[in-house]
Amino acid sequence: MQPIQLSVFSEIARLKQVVVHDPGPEVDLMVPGMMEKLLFDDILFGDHARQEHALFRQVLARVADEVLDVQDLFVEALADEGVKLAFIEDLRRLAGLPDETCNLLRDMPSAQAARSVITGVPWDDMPSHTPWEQEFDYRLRPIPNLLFMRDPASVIGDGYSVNAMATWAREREPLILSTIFRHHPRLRHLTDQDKWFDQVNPLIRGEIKAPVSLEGGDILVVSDKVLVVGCSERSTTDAITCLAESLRADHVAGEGRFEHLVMVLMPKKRAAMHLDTIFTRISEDECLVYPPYFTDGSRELLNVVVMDLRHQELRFTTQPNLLAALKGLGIDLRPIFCGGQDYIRQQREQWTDGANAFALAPGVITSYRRNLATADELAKAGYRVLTERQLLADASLDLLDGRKYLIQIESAELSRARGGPRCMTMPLSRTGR
Ligand SMILES: NC(=[NH2+])NCCC[C@H](N)C(=O)O
Repeated sequence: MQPIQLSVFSEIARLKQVVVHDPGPEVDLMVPGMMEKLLFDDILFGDHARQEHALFRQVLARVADEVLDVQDLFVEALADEGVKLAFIEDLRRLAGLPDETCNLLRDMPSAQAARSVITGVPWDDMPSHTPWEQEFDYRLRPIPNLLFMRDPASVIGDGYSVNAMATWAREREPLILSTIFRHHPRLRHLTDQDKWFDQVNPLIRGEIKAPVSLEGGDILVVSDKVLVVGCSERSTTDAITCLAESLRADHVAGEGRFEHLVMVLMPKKRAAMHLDTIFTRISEDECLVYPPYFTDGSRELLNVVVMDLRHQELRFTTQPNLLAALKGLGIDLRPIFCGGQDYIRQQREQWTDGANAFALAPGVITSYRRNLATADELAKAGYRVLTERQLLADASLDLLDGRKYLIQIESAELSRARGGPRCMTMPLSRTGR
C-alpha cells in the first residue's frame, strides 16, 4: 500500500486524494425522536441519499486520483486486534460506554466492530434498555453525520488536526479519524509532530477536563500562507487560538508556511453553523458568499480578527470585513452571490448550501442543483453549468481543460441533513504547495 503524503495548501488546487463517506445503514437507523439531537432536519430516504452520494463520488473521481471512504480506512486500521482493543478502550473513556457494550464490540470480528461503531447497534430486545440512552433505541447509537467528512478532522498543509466536536451527536467521529491517522498502514508514518490540534486524546488521557471545540467546516486553507477560520456556533476562540499558536510555533521554528490566520466572528446560529456555509473559495480570484455577511454597509457584516503567526507571540488586529482583510494579505477575491441579488433567495439558497461549493480544481466546482439563483450568478461569471448526469454521460469532457465549470449534483435527500458538497469531503492532498 502506497503511503499517503498529506498536502493541502489550497482550497482549490487540483484534487488528488479525498475522503468521503457513503451514508450507510446509520442513516436508515435514525428515528424521528433522535433527529434533532443528531443534527438532521429530516429522516432521510437512505437509498436515494446513497444514489446521490454515489453520483457525487463519480464526479470527484473525474478529477481526483483517489476517492476513499472513511469506513474502509477505519476497517483497515482496526484490522490489527491491538488497535481494535485500544480503540474500544478509548471509546469507553470518551463516551462512557457501559461494559456490556464494550464487550459486545470486543467479541465482534474487527471489521464488524468498525462498522458497528459507525452504523450503531440497535437493541434486539427493547425492554432491556438501560438508563444510559433510554431515550434511544440503541445499545450503541449510530453516527449519521460521518457523511460530513469535513468536520471531524482537517488536513492543513502537510499536517492534520483532530477536531473537537461541539455536539454530543458527533463526539465519536474525531476518535475514529485519530485512529486512522495514527494506525492506518498508509498513514501511520505520521507522528505527533504532524498534528496541529488535538483535544480528544488529551481528554481520554485525563490531561484536560473540558475540550474546546473546533470543527472542520470552519477551517479553510485559503492559500499556502493564509488560513481562514470561523469562530462559530461550533468553533471557539480558545480552540482557534490554540491552532494559531501551534502554526505560529511551527513558523518560528522555520518549518511552517502559514503566516496569517483570519478568524471570522460569526453569528451563533444553525443556518451558519460553519464558515463554509457562508463562504467558500472557488477559483484564483473568486469566492462564493452569503452576501449580507460580507458586504460593506450591511447590518450583518462580519468582523474579523487577523492573527499574525510570524513572531514570537501571536499578534492580533481587528478588521471590519473578511474580503478587505484578505485583500490586505494579497488575496483579492471577487464575491459571487449565493442566491443572486434577491434577499429571499439568498436566505433560501444559503440554507440549502448554495455557498458551500467544493472545488475540484481552480474554477471547477460542484454544488447542489437546487440552488438555481446561485447557478445563474456563476453562469454570468463564465462558469459552464452542467448537471452531474450530463458530465458522467460524456467521458470525453475534460474538467481540466482550462474552462470554468459548475457541476450540479442531485441533493433532494442529502441536503436535508444540512450539509453541502464541501461538508462531504476531506481532502488529503491537492497539487502544489
Ligand atoms: N461543514 C459543514 N458545514 N458541515 C455540515 C454538518 C451538518 C451536520 N448535520 C451537523 O449539523 O453537524
